[in-house]
Amino acid sequence: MTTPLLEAENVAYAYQNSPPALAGVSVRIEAGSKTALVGPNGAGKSTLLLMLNGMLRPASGVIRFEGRPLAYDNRSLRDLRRRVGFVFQNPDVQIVAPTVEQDVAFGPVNLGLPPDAVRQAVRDALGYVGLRGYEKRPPHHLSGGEKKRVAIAGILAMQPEVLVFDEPTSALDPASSEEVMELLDELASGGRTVLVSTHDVELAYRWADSVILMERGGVLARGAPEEVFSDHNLLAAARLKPPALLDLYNELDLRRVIDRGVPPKSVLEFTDRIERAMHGNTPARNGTGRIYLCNADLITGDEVRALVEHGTVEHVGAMGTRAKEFANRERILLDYTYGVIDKCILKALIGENSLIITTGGMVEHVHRRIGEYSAESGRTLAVTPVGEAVSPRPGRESVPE
Ligand SMILES: Nc1ncnc2c1ncn2[C@@H]1O[C@H](COP(=O)(O)OP(=O)(O)OP(=O)(O)O)[C@@H](O)[C@H]1O
Repeated sequence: MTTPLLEAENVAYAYQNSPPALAGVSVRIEAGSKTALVGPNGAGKSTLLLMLNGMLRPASGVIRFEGRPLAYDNRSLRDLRRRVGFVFQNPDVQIVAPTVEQDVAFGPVNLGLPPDAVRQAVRDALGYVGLRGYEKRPPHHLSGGEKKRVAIAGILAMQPEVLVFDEPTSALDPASSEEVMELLDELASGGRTVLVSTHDVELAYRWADSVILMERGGVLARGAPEEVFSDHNLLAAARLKPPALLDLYNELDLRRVIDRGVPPKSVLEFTDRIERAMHGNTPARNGTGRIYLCNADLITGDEVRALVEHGTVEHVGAMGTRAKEFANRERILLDYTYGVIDKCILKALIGENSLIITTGGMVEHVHRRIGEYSAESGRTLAVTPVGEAVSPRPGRESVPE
């Protein structure tokens, strides 16, 4: 067995004058994984997360990082917390400075980075979370979602390898939650290890590649989300409900309406499976709608508005913080801010046109993902580049027009 990046072995802990918060918990977090600690209120998720970056010390048992037990002297803890960043549930706990810029600079300054490097780290981190232009604003006057992003930027500015989020979407409205989840996806696809705690099974099912189910200070189960969340007894023991998509899929499978296979993670996968069950492998629809694609760095707001106003596109989605910033600045109303590619494919399948606005490497990602979908599903979907330089680089797999 390979050494996990982070590990808790038989860890126990009780707060003062309280019953045990953790009782013999063992978990392994693999490098590069997207792990969700799932459990009801009071299960011990936050306590475990606080242990994984050394903020709490187990009463018994051991926490290891890269195979070595944590040391709790100041220097070792500082080093650990730089490498394992922690975003608190409540951003007010984390935000300490009078302006956004100073707050995000706090970590890099404490790490002793020279002023130029601090400025660059702050700029990069604010760009990543889509808060450029907010530098001089007092964080305590921002909305909940913006504060959350300031807190995330403060951690990103220290460039940690592992990101730990305690309830990343709590107290956020659906749109802000989706933005934060997209940010977590971006961070994970950039190679970071991301660990979140949540009692939102829908979020965990859709997002995580590994789930640890907790209840009353113990681990009830761990594994792939589709396995853990298919066990109704386990979920009932944890006072949770199964994700709606998986529940529906399992019921259709029990009634033999669809063939058992890998459970679908998205509405697109699910509807494709149902369609296949009804019509066999020849798809009933061939994707007559178009997916237009533009690079926010290379297109003007007027060009995008023209596509919408002339009725060329009926739906607009933005992927990534820079694209969303562009849409915000240009007052372009977004229909989709999360799961954008899937939603545009769904629209293309019913003959409607959409536009995806994105930037940088994500342009190629869109081409690749739609190319893969076309190959897997046997449907021909067209991606139409608009604006400049949005075609895949020569030599890359292209999408049939
Ligand atoms: N500072 C504290 N002092 C005393 N008891 C605490 C403290 N923090 C947590 N606890 C207790 O420890 C247990 C585990 O709490 P913890 O916050 O780790 O659970 P959780 O799964 O993160 O819950 P939630 O989803 O509500 O955040 C609970 O019984 C809680 O009451």
